[in-house]
Amino acid sequence: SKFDLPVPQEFKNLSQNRYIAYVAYGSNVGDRFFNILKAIELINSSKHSKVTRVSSLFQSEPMYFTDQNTFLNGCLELETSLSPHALLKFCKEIEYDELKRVKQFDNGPRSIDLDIILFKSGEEEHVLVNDDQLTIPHPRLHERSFVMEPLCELVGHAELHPITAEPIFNHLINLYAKSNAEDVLWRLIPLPARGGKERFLKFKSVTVVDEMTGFHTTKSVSSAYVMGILNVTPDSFSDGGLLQGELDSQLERTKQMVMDVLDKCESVILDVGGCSTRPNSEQASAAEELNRAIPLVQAIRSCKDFPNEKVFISVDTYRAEVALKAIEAGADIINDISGGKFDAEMFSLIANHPTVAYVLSHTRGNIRTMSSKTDYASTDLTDGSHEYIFAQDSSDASSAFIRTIAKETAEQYRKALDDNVKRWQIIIDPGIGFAKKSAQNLRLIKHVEDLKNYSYQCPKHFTTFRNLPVLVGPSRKKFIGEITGDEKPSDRDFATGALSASCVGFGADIVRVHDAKNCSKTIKLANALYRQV
Ligand SMILES: Nc1nc2ncc(COP(=O)(O)O)nc2c(=O)[nH]1
Ligand SMILES: Nc1nc2ncc(COP(=O)(O)O)nc2c(=O)[nH]1
Repeated sequence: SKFDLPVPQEFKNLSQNRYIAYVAYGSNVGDRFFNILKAIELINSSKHSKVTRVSSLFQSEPMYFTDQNTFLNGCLELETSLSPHALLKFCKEIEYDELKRVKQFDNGPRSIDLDIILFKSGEEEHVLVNDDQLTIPHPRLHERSFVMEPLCELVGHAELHPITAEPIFNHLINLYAKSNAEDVLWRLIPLPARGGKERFLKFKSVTVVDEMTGFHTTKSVSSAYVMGILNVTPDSFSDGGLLQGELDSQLERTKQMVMDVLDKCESVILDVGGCSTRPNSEQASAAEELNRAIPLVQAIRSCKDFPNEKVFISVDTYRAEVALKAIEAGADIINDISGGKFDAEMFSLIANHPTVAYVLSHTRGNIRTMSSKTDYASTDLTDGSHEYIFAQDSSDASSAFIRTIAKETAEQYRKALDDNVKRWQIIIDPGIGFAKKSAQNLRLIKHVEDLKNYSYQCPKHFTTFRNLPVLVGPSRKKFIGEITGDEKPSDRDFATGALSASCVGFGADIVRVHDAKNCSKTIKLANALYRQV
């Protein structure tokens, strides 16, 4: 392709060398998210560069020239054999030749902007450039939250700015401490466009910095979403599939749930499950699961009463084959209680659908054995690795229990990223009731926010949960009944309503409930109480 630029002379003998570049992207014209996906594809289709990692996706208010559309921003890590100037030329060709950027004026609207932020000739050596064409590191890096926030997800908290010799993450925290630079950022989870419209789940958090100690922690400030459970387990002794009558009544039930929740909240996530995942429950076959869940997903998707920008469909499955059929039927989210542990094909399937979201939950063992795997003794760190826990009260947050949950979830998350799942697809879930005893479930709920403030640095890579939304599923679970004395799960809805409000107070971004009608009220109340946006 015309992008296949000749390897510059000075790199001829180094062409086996791979250079690492960090490129910030921004788009606020046209189909913004499509432009970003296209830019990544064009880089990957070259012979000299490959995108190795991608940050979360952000929406940001325009800086400098404010009278323009909001931007989608993020950061790419790429490996290249190009010199900095050749990489700049390559980026310009993508912007202008491929994505038809029309530069009206400085800081003006653009279909895509690819800025080289950092350029390294190896793990440690930064390459500095300062001429009339190109300045590396980017001269305005330290004033741009929409660049530093995504960049820090890739380079880690310890990466020093090559000029100031200060960690870039510190520049970001200082920027937040002295400006509203974080207020302008939303974290986005992209979902499949429908009706030609971009669709996102949106989350906003703020980093609170303690002036005295410099300690900082991040907390959610945007409204939590309601996820209503639609467990589709047929009553009759059919072949495990839904009889037409049952499908009609399921659809009526869904319409009622959508109406109830949208009467209170901006949007609703429907979680369709064709196979119960309660510990020790009998597992339906994949065929039964498909026969139950897929017809309902299709019926919901083709129902005109449900506005696409307010009604999101999740399918609760740990099977890749069910997830694929669910996505083809119109699911926006795959909700996997096993965090990819039960089906080795799941991550690559999710990676093939970069606009489908994925709930990565913590669990241990399998449906039959998980209840016995509740010993969270301290996990020693392997040599050279380091954990960051920016917690409010670091006492219990840094306990072996919380750290072990975070670390085990981070290991699964790392595997997902290694299978090319994008960060922007991931929602994490601590797995309430999965390989946890009752008292542990209560502690877990209290430390939801600390999960988001957990990062794990080991010699080979850096993983952070910063900027990832957290989903919790406390509804009707046994630990509630043990406290309230309600033997029957369906008698636990009142307590679940109260607990859902507490989950929002402790930082949950999505709460998964059976009684969506009443919980949408308690969650709405909790949003008013605990969330500013
Ligand atoms: N929110 C937001 N605001 C912006 N303002 C100006 C520029 C111009 O950037 P340049 O100096 O690299 O051309 N880019 C953005 C952007 O990407 N996001
Ligand atoms: N993400 C997520 N999904 C889940 N699916 C099923 C159950 C089991 O509860 P149910 O069988 O009552 O739905 N719990 C969760 C949960 O806690 N989180």
